[in-house]
Amino acid sequence: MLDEIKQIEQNAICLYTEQEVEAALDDLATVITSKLHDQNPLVLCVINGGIVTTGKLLPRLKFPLTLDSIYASRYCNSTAGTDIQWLYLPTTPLTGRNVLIIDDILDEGHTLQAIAAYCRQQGANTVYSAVLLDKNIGHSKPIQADFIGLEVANLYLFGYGMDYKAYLRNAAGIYACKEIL
Ligand SMILES: O=P(O)(O)OC[C@H]1O[C@H](OP(=O)(O)OP(=O)(O)O)[C@H](O)[C@@H]1O
Ligand SMILES: Nc1nc2[nH]cnc2c(=O)[nH]1
Repeated sequence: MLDEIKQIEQNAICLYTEQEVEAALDDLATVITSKLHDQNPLVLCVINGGIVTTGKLLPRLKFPLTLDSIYASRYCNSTAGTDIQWLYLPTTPLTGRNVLIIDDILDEGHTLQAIAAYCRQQGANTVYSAVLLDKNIGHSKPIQADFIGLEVANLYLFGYGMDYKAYLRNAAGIYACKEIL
C-alpha cells in the first residue's frame, strides 16, 4: 500500500502551493468575518476532509463562535462516491443556531446538500457553508457554497485534508492524481 501511495505522491501535479492555499484561507476568513461576525455561529467541521480547513480557518475568525463536528462520508476513503454514511452527528443542539458548515471540497455537492438539509431539519435558523475548494465538474450542482476559497479542475485531488485511499491528507498543498491506481 505504501508503495502505491509513494507513486501517487511522486507523480502528482501541484495545483496550489501551500503559500497559495494559505493566502486563499486569509481571503476566505475575511469574507466569512464580514458576513458572520455578529451571528454567534455554530461551526460544523465536516470530518475527516474538513479538519484541516476548519483548523486553519478557526484562528483566523476573530469573533464569537462555537465548534462541533459532523461526519458524513460518501467516499469512505476510496476515490468514488456512493451513498452517504452518517458516522457522527453533532451533540450541540442546532435549534435556532446560525450554522456554518466547513468542508474541504464541494465536488458533486451531495454531501453538503445532505448536511445542510440535516441542519435545517434539526431547526437551524440559518445554514451557511464554506469550502476550501469548489471543483469545476462541468454541470450544475444541487447546492452552492456561500464561501469558496479556490476553484479547481475536475481531477481527483489530495492534500489539505483530502485523501488518496485514506493517505496524503497531510500533504501541504493541493495535488491532482495523475493516475488513479
Ligand atoms: O461533493 P461530494 O461529491 O459529495 O464530495 C465532497 C465530500 O467528499 C469528501 O468527503 P468523503 O466522503 O471522501 O469523506 P472524508 O471527509 O472522510 O474524506 C469531502 O470531504 C466532502 O465532504
Ligand atoms: N480526496 C478527495 N475527496 C473528494 N471528495 C470529492 N472529491 C474529492 C477529491 O477530488 N478528492
